[in-house]
Amino acid sequence: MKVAVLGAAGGIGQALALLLKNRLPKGSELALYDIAPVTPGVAADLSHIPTDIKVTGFAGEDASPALKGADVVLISAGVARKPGMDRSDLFNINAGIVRGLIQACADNCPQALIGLITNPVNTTVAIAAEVLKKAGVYDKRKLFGVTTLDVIRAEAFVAEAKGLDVDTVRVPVIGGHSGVTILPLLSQVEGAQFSDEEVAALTHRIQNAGTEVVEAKAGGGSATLSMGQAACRFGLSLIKGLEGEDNVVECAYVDGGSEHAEFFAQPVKLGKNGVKQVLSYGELSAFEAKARDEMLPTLKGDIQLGVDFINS
Ligand SMILES: NC(=O)c1ccc[n+]([C@@H]2O[C@H](COP(=O)([O-])OP(=O)(O)OC[C@H]3O[C@@H](n4cnc5c(N)ncnc54)[C@H](O)[C@@H]3O)[C@@H](O)[C@H]2O)c1
Ligand SMILES: O=C(O)C[C@H](O)C(=O)O
Repeated sequence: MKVAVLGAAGGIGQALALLLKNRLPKGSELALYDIAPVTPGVAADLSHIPTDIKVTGFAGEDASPALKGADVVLISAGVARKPGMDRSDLFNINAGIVRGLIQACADNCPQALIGLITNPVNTTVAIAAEVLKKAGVYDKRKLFGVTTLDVIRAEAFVAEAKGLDVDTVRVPVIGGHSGVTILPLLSQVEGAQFSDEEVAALTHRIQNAGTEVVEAKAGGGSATLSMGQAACRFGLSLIKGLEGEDNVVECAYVDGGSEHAEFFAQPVKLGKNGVKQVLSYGELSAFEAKARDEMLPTLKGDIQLGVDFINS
């Protein structure tokens, strides 16, 4: 199994690469790419950890050596927020970066599963889909916006608030990955009851957890360590699916035929070709159904921005 991380010298990329070096299946290859010249050094550093995973590192303008033969590509290349910014403020810089890197994926590893972390995810995934369509290699089962950070945050906050076992608590999060488009389904948490006030407060905290970190880092960037953990969980699930493991389910932002929007985050079962089955997100509470309906204009606008970026 070959996994490529693009943006590997950054805050997320380095945390993710460290986790993958320790947790990928034995015999895997981990290829790191970033425009930053330090990248081969990051690979050299990681290669001194005694696990049976070969690490290579590539810097500069050409991602091809990292991408050739890749089964999974995880992309966190791009700029991060500073206090006072929305994720959408990153569009101007990150849209072009994602366009270039997805074109490189289309050229070098058109069969790979691609997990996009770069913000604004609601829009960058639409950009990626349009680039892949133009290249004639789009397979909607293989493109994912990584929303796992919302899921692990929801699990952490719910377990803490309700005294549940954090290893077993499960909280689906649907919609997208920004503000009101992040919708945790607290009504589906097993073994916990929430008052209306608790639902409102927890939902608000999960939706604004990224901003919580951005403000606490005071200009030093956004979530990197928790995102590294989330991307590692998601990447390992992609690999389990590729290896034929049964019943691998994650929430992800996909082109899954949703009645709500062209891309929508919901639970998906993963398999040998990426998404094996798009799962229903189940019954919603009245609060959740209203929040889902109210997010849709924002989500659709974010998606359209990405489509227009490539096509007009
Ligand atoms: N999906 C999520 O839940 C989530 C969570 C946290 C952060 N993010 C996003 O992830 C992105 C990265 O965050 P970070 O904290 O790692 O930022 P960072 O600045 O620490 O790292 C970004 C890296 O991307 C590299 N880069 C820039 N342009 C590139 C290009 N064209 N090709 C290859 N590499 C390139 C930079 O050299 C840098 O090393 C941001 O857009 C951030 O908003 C998403
Ligand atoms: O909030 C950000 O800008 C980064 C990321 O999307 C997050 O949710 O932490």
